Amino acid sequence: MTTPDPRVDTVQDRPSVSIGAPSSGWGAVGVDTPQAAGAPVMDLRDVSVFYGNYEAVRGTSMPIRQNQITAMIGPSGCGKSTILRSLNRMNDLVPGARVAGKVTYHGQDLYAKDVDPIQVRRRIGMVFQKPNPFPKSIFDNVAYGLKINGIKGNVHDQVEEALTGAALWDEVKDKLKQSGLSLSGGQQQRLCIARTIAVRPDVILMDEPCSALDPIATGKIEDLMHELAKSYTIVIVTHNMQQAARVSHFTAFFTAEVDEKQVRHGRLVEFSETGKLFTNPTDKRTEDYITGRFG
Ligand SMILES: Nc1ncnc2c1ncn2[C@@H]1O[C@H](COP(=O)(O)OP(=O)(O)OP(=O)(O)O)[C@@H](O)[C@H]1O
Repeated sequence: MTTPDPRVDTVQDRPSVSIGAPSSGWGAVGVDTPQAAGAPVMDLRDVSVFYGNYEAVRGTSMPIRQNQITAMIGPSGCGKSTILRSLNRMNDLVPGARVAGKVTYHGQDLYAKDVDPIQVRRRIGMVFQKPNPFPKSIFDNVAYGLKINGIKGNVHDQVEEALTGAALWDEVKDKLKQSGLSLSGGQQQRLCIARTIAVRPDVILMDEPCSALDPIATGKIEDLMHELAKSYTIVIVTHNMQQAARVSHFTAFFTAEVDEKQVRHGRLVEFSETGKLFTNPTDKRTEDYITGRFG
């Protein structure tokens, strides 16, 4: 991609709802600091992730750029989800998991002792593979996050704004009291996206968000991702190479390599602009994967 992408905008487009961020400490990081689109929001330096003694992913270095969609692709078990979870400290919740190397967010060490993982997960939200609405009303699914995060303001307006931002408002505005579980799979996933954006994250991590959806629902989420990238930075793990090619600006290709002790470790093979990675990859392993010769 050599010409500016019209989809890419700056954080000036960020919705204006106040999130009541603390004036100091982790919660204040980067919130009111508009940067040029494409500047790195996060950076991984030589990141390895262990489950107990097993080094699942080894030595990953890559930037996550502002208002860009970064896709992570590669064969099963190469560590895409593991790296994704290291970006908002979700691995902290896995017993025995440990992250080595450095993950920075707006230049700050995400794993520093004084960093609150709860604040991290508010700034860096996550959407999971399987839509997981709470067994609550559509309205409460979105309002709940506002409440537990102590976000002030008109709850109804903020719920409407989040549902509109997730391209769901028109479909649910007349049934806000119905259970979130009564929606279709694609609507449930958009409800989960609404729930995520309601608390004004900076970065949204998506772990195969369309794998449980049909092609029409998938198309809607992909369109939505383009819209969301105007206001948020997005990282998506996908098994679907066409999806990575369609939605992302940058792509990271991972594979699993077997070491001298016959142990498999995930490795980042190539990171580049999506257009380049899919048309002119630098590494033979990337070329073999995207042309279907392995994986
Ligand atoms: N909680 C865990 N405990 C132990 N090992 C784990 C855990 N989660 C993942 N692993 C291992 O880490 C490696 C990377 O797994 P991960 O799920 O990150 O890969 P992936 O590329 O996302 O795979 P897939 O595309 O199949 O979802 C695998 O060998 C997996 O078995």
